[in-house]
Amino acid sequence: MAGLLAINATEPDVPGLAALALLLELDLTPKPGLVDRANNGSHQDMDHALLLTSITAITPWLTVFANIGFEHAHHPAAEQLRLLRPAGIACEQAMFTATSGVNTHKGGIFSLGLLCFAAGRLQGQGRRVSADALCRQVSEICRGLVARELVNRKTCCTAGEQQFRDYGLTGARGEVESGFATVRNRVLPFWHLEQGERQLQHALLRLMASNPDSNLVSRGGEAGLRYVQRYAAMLLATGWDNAALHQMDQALMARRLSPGGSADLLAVAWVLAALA
Ligand SMILES: CC(C)(COP(=O)(O)OP(=O)(O)OC[C@H]1O[C@@H](n2cnc3c(N)ncnc32)[C@H](O[C@H]2O[C@H](COP(=O)(O)OP(=O)(O)OP(=O)(O)O)[C@@H](O)[C@H]2O)[C@@H]1O)[C@@H](O)C(=O)NCCC(=O)NCCS
Ligand SMILES: Nc1ncnc2[nH]cnc12
Repeated sequence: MAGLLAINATEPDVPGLAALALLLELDLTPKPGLVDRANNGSHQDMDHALLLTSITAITPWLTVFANIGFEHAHHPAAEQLRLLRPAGIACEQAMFTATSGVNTHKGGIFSLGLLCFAAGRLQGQGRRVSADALCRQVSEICRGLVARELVNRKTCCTAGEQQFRDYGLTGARGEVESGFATVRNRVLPFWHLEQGERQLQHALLRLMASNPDSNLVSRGGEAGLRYVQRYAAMLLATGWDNAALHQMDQALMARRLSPGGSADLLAVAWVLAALA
């Protein structure tokens, strides 16, 4: 399967960009509530080494997702998620095996996996792989996902499913069905206002200020989500530096709040910014 994706030097290597984005997100420091080079954030069950192990396990699958998209490029978009899901679940299993059962990147696999799949699909259709084209493709592939998987659901076991029922929040599913609208509208237009680590920290603050992160809700309820959104918005309004981010890190750790969904979308934002 690995040889399927024609090595087209003019087309970007989205799986490679996605793997790099996961590493850059992990190493960004300080990163309020999240695992970074300095501490484990609000997590008892994961650290820098475990997340690195998780990224190593996930990385080969990113190319698999792109190859599946390439192989089925001429099948209707509505059929694609069904084709992709088994590989996505297999990748989740590889992550859980590598982490001894800790959920490190379930959301990251979902969002970045769809981006890689969409890149392969565009390449198979002979179309240019741009940030806009990728987001439109992901939205097309995921059309109806929220209605199919969250509305009128009888059983509900995951955080995302619970929160749709309790608060109407659509989580990762809503974000991909919108074609990463939070990233496109709240982050990318401001990407070049900062450089280096500040560019990623600025993007993360913008995500935390607006992303309805299901991890924050599952850990701290709607009050927890609002607390982080308001705190991030205040820093964006008044200005921030590493000392302010370190203080926010301490505040989130004291409340056991972790914006894991925003960490995933930060990696998505970096990939899309690299292609814009
Ligand atoms: C489609 C699914 C992936 C949906 O799963 P679920 O029903 O659980 O839905 P969500 O809760 O909405 O999202 C799951 C993860 O996505 C991240 N996330 C949360 N909010 C958003 C958002 N608004 N936009 C985008 N992404 C979002 C988040 O993942 C990150 O956090 C996790 C680590 O944090 P932690 O708090 O430690 O999480 P837990 O361990 O669960 O809590 P504790 O026990 O520690 O307290 C980590 O996953 C990060 O990535 C959400 O957790 C799924 O149902 C599915 O179908 N999967 C199959 C795969 C597939 O279909 N793939 C296709 C493409 S390859
Ligand atoms: N750096 C990080 N810390 C905690 N959870 C995460 N999920 C994705 N990246 C993460």
